[in-house]
Amino acid sequence: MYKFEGVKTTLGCTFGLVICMFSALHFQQDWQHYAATISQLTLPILLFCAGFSAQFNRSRLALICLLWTLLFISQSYALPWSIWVKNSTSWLLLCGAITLFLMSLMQDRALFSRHLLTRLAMLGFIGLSTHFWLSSQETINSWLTNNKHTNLLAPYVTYHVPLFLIGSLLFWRSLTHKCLTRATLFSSFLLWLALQLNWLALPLDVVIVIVAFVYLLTVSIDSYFLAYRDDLTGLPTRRALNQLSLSLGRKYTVAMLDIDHFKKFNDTYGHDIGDQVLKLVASKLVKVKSGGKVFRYGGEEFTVVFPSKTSDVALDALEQLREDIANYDMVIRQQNRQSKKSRQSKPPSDRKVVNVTVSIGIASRQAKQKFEEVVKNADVALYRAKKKGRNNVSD
Ligand SMILES: Nc1nc2c(ncn2[C@@H]2O[C@H](COP(=O)(O)OP(=O)(O)OP(=O)(O)O)[C@@H](O)[C@H]2O)c(=O)[nH]1
Repeated sequence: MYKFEGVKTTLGCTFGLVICMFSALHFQQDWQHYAATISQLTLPILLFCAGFSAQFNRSRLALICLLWTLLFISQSYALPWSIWVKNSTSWLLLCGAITLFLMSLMQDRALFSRHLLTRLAMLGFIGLSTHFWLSSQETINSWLTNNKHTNLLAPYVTYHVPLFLIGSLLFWRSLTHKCLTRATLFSSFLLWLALQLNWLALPLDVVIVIVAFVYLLTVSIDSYFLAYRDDLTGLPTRRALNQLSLSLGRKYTVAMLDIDHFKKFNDTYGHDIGDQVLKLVASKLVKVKSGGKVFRYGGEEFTVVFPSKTSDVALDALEQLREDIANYDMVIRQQNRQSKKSRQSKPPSDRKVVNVTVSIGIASRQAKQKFEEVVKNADVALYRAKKKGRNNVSD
């Protein structure tokens, strides 16, 4: 799965949502004439968002959209349970927060599958246990107050402690799991707090419309990365390379790069370690100088494009890159990852250090040449580099 950068994604998502809310507040005069239209559109937008998320296999966001739908219709229409929902703000606050946390623990499995039943059962369990928690507050509080070690905690135990814990865990998961959906879940949690604690002077339908657009954006960005980023290395794929080729000027250089004897490497160390090496090589490639853009062409082959650069400039950058990779001691993780301390205490033989080399072929665009022809020439040059004994750059 393509990994998003945890800190940037979490901050970006949260910041984006705050900006949306702030703008909605600031420009109230502009949209308030359309309040009735917004209210009418809320349900279709939410249902569209749920369907869109489910279609793109983001079932957690789809389920959350359905829960927002339930909240919206409970508050907007006179349903048998509407009054109960309106009077159960504490229950709603905790239930919503726990549900978001639960979603951050789950995987995106198909919405309409047997997992839906498990999820619904879990939601039911959250509802009941929250109800039980709130109804036993008097007993818990009096017990905590009577105990001299815990009496200071008593006023905070009902909401503050659970919400703080849930918020911290969601934040932590958002930072460490490098997944856009988890970052969106964290920002949804902040929004949920703001909404339920009346920090936001915005009507529910406006908040929901904004949230739905944030979810749509999340699904779209996620899907874009799925289509254009390689799962294993996180590099742009060949599809992205073809896209770039359409916007290149007349002058550019293309390099094809292949890991030497990778089949032998896989046969010796196994496919999993081969995968780790591909990732490590990719992490070196992205540091290429002179504005080179790196793509995974397929298998153990990569492409570097130098827009507006001649082969001389590219050659220097690629020579440097080849040397860096050849001198790079790659420390390979063992199957069961150990703690940092135990890794350091293990004898060196337990840590696998491997080296690989790469062969590179480069070609610059000549007059009237198409991109495919330049790639083909770079491929021919790569073949020459292999013939020359590998671990070299050929043009
Ligand atoms: N681990 C792993 N191996 C891959 C992946 N994609 C391709 N390979 C392996 O890469 C190897 C490519 O081998 P070859 O094309 O024969 O080339 P080579 O062994 O690198 O030899 P030369 O290119 O001639 O130096 C094959 O064994 C593929 O299975 C991948 O995603 N992960």
